[in-house]
Amino acid sequence: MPANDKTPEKNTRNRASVTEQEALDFHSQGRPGKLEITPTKPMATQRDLSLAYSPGVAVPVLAIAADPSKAYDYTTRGNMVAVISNGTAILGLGNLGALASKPVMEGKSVLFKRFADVDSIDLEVDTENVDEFINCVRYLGPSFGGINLEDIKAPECFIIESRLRELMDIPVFHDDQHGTAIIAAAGLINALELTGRDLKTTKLVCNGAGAAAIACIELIKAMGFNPANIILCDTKGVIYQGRTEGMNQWKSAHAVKSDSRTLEEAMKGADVVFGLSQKGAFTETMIRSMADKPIIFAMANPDPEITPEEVARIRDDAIMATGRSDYPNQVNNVLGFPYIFRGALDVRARQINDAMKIAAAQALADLAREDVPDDVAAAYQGNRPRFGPQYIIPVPFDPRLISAIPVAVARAAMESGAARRDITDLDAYGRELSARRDPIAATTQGIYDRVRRFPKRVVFAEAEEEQVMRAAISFCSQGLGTAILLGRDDVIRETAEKAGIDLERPGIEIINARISNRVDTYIDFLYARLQRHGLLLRDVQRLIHHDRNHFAATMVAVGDADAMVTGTTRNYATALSDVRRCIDDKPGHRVIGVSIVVARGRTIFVADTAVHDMPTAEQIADIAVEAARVAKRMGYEPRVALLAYSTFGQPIGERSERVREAVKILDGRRVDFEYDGEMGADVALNASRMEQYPFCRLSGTANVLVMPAIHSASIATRMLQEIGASTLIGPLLVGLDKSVQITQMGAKDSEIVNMAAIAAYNAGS
Ligand SMILES: NC(=O)C1=CN([C@@H]2O[C@H](COP(=O)(O)OP(=O)(O)OC[C@H]3O[C@@H](n4cnc5c(N)ncnc54)[C@H](OP(=O)(O)O)[C@@H]3O)[C@@H](O)[C@H]2O)C=CC1
Ligand SMILES: CC(=O)C(=O)O
Ligand SMILES: [Mg+2]
Repeated sequence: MPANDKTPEKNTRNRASVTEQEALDFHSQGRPGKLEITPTKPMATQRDLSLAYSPGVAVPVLAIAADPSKAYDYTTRGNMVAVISNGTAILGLGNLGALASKPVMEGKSVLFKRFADVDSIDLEVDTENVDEFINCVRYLGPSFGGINLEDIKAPECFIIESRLRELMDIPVFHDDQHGTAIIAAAGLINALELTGRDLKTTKLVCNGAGAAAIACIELIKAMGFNPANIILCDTKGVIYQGRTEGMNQWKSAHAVKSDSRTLEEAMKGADVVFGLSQKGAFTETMIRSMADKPIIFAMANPDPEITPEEVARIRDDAIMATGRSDYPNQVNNVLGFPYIFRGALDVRARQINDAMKIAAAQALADLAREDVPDDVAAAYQGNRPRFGPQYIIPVPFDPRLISAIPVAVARAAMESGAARRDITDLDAYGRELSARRDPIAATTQGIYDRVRRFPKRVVFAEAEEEQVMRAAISFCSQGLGTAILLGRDDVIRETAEKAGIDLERPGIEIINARISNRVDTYIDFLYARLQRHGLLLRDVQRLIHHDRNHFAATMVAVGDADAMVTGTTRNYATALSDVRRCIDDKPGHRVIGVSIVVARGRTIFVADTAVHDMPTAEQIADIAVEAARVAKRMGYEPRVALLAYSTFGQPIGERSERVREAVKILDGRRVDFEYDGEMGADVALNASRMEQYPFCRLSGTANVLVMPAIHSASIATRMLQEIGASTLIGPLLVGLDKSVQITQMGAKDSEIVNMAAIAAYNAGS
């Protein structure tokens, strides 16, 4: 469990810590756990039921009975993987049992979906008996296209995997072995290149002789590493030829002639060390004794054998990697398993063989050497990494992984005879894969990472509310900056105490508007703005003293804070009008709200969802320009549809006329994005409906929808959210001269912290 950090890590870029409470809340909030199952077919009518179930379902049953390969056409099998564990080696936490492993297995299932659109279910098998475990799994073959074994300890895992591979005709892949080996090999290939070492002469020590370690050693030997140059250690020290204590056949296979008996002795002069053992297993003395430019992969989870900060204190010539996402160079099997299975499933592979593993490792290594293009840079902490000691391997959020690795795996499967189906056009396959994964994940990650690099002072205007306080704490503990809590000191502290929230931490400031020494400055500023807009000095004094939105927005306006977040206790329109009294529109921009709808792998920007009630044609054109800018900044090539209830003139009506007029206005402005309209939402979002209008200028379905009026925008987005069909982010407020975000009333702490991160991001670097 990550530490309940009260002190932010100072030495490491990109360091995000989570508290134990945050981790528990994340798992318990809403529907407990991280997964749910939803149908892919409509179940609305009697006819649907007749097709999905009896009598219709009998038809595919008979088709599959006659030809088993039809299961891939008529069932979920071809895209479904089981993540199976007995909990005997949960991360580096040890044998904590099947039930305790469930959060990790659910996590792996979610990652399959998130990164590679592979459907997955976790299965926890409550036995440590090898035969019982094998018997349980072997009969599950018809349900799945592949089996991902996870967190099963050595040596049982070796027997389990090899027997299941013989018994089943689908890929059986123990991720801790091969997933880890593939990623470690990829990182090693690049680290050797950077330090000018040759595979054949490099000396490597591997601490840990379990599932992950043995597989890593086997893979790098298969790639040409000299077996005599590898020393394996376990809890009893060096595994040398002739050792008898704590041995098994898998360790024996890698025993070498060596005079070293301890890890400390073995590491003297070593070029590379792999840690696949336990937290804290490497000491400073060991690291100091390694060769020049040592390569240190401390891969134990959740805490490495030694931290990058500890290594940096001792020497500055090391290439350092860990299994964690909050340090550079994450060597973790998450980079592999989703994509390896994607490729294997798409060719209906019988197994994942060595050729497929090596192809995956090479593809991963190659990717880190390529230049990072613009649309990928967002995934990289807001900067553009260059192949080097701090970047030997892509990050899991790199959107290129989805096309690079499965293609390499599928090609190797076909060439090595493991595929049951050929993909003839691998380029087209790569393009299709890119469309399968959505860049919003990389984008939101990019927003957080960038803010961590350039932390901001964000004022939380409604800080007396418990959920706002929680969001502020999370903002700080994620390293996003300083959270200014605006409110009455005594009320904030009392509420915090009742809710068990600890406000005594770096990065939290409480400001009470009534006693702030900046009050006069704010009053002067606001009075100068509003005196010719009907407000007397005493009105402005009242606003600054009693209204937190005015106080907070003025703080941001005069530069005492970088950004603000509000909206939890007041409706959007009121909060927005408070803010606009204090902050101007950005010159050349129009203030609008853009909501981001993420559903079924698609991301759609919808505008204006916050400001213009019934926009004129000119305003609709402006909204299109502003919304396209937002989409571009988030890494999308905008395809803007101006929506109406009619499509290209049918049926005619006054409201549609305004939208048609807006299209003409855009024609006159020569904008640099694709747009067209007026059209219905069905035409905008459905390729075959769009084909009926061959003259439509959009090159594909729209990803930016400009609504004809706020009511349609608001109704559509909220309906989608409430029905549960999508995730809704926003509305993001854009077009103001300073950075402000307004949440929905009653927003949860996670939503508020997201908005605060976006506000901080928009405040710039
Ligand atoms: N970054 C990544 O992607 C991955 C990291 N890992 C990490 O690797 C570690 C091992 O996992 P896994 O192989 O699945 O587990 P196993 O239970 O199969 O193996 C654990 C091995 O570590 C050895 N070991 C434990 N503590 C020490 C120590 N202090 N010094 C030397 N050796 C030690 C054990 O020795 P003995 O044989 O004597 O008991 C055993 O050989 C975990 O921390 C896990 O989180 C695992 C998979 C992926
Ligand atoms: C990453 C992983 O699978 C592990 O640490 O066990
Ligand atoms: Mg694991």
